[in-house]
Amino acid sequence: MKSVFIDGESGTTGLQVRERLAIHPQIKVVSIDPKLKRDANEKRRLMREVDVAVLCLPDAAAKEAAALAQDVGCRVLDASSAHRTAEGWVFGLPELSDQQRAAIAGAQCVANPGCYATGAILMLAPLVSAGVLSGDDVYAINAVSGYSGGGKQLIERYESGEFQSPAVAAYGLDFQHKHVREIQVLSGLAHAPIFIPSVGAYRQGMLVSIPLQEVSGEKLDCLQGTLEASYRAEDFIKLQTFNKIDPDTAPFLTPHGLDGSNEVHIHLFGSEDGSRGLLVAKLDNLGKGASGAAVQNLNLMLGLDESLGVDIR
Ligand SMILES: NC(=O)C1=CN([C@@H]2O[C@H](COP(=O)(O)OP(=O)(O)OC[C@H]3O[C@@H](n4cnc5c(N)ncnc54)[C@H](OP(=O)(O)O)[C@@H]3O)[C@@H](O)[C@H]2O)C=CC1
Ligand SMILES: CC(=O)N[C@@H](CCC(=O)OP(=O)(O)O)C(=O)O
Repeated sequence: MKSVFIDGESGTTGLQVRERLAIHPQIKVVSIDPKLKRDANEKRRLMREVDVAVLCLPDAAAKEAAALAQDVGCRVLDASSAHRTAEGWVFGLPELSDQQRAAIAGAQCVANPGCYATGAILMLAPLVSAGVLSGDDVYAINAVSGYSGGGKQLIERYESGEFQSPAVAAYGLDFQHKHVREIQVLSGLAHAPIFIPSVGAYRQGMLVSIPLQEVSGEKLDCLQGTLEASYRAEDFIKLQTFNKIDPDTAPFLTPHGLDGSNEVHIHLFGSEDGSRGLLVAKLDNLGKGASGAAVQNLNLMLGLDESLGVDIR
């Protein structure tokens, strides 16, 4: 039996990691006394005991906790955005390549990807790497997430009834959203994408969309074929039929339907005249966007079956 300490286990991501590990047959959770949850010495003591420390903390606290773990030689999986492009850390997206999966398995420090970034990178990285999309273009990325993506504070704002919450609201309008860097670096882009996220008045689920221009029939075949080849052997990445929307929701493509799942559904759409195209990824921001991915990475780090406990549907 392997053991992990979840620093931040009562937060939104921490709770969901705990929920997944509760059904995990080979990992047990070692909990901190809630009264000592900010005590560095107690954290250090637990980190000495366990196989991996999972950080489900705000960035500043995650940096401090990662330093504690490194002090005592404990392996770390950080769900925050503090270390995603930092030297010495491995980006926790195994579907990027066989080398990435092996690097995660052997790493001392793994950074779990951002939720929006997961969708964007899974679409862009294989297409740019294969030369089907240019790494020199400036891509626009639009996205909508359920409010749980903003953690306890945003959940409280939407659910307390104290505020009148808009049905949907765009943000990141300074072009500085914290996922831009990881999307650029991991997708192999020369330029930062124009990333405009938005938050909707629903709890969970997201869509990440990337418009494309000049996609003739041949190019569309190439896009779909490359994605198909990249993810054919992946359990959690499901390439959808070209130009197809789920009949239950058509003509709408909604962010719903994957709550609790670790899957990402990738869609490709193209206009008949070949002038316009669209890539869309649908995922659960709390699933493959956070806690599902965290448990998948933990499994890899601990040499366990990658799919154990990742899905709580
Ligand atoms: N929600 C999501 O969809 C996603 C979140 N993430 C990332 O995961 C991390 C956690 O996010 P999320 O769960 O949403 O945030 P929450 O605000 O829901 O939870 C954070 C938790 O950390 C605790 N905490 C804060 N500082 C410390 C500290 N110094 N020591 C111990 N515990 C501390 C908080 O305690 P208290 O309750 O007392 O405030 C809280 O329980 C963040 O970095 C976030 O960016 C990543 C992907 C998606
Ligand atoms: C709706 C909402 O607020 N979403 C969060 C992203 C959630 C996520 O992936 O966070 P990390 O990068 O911290 O892992 C945001 O835009 O900041």
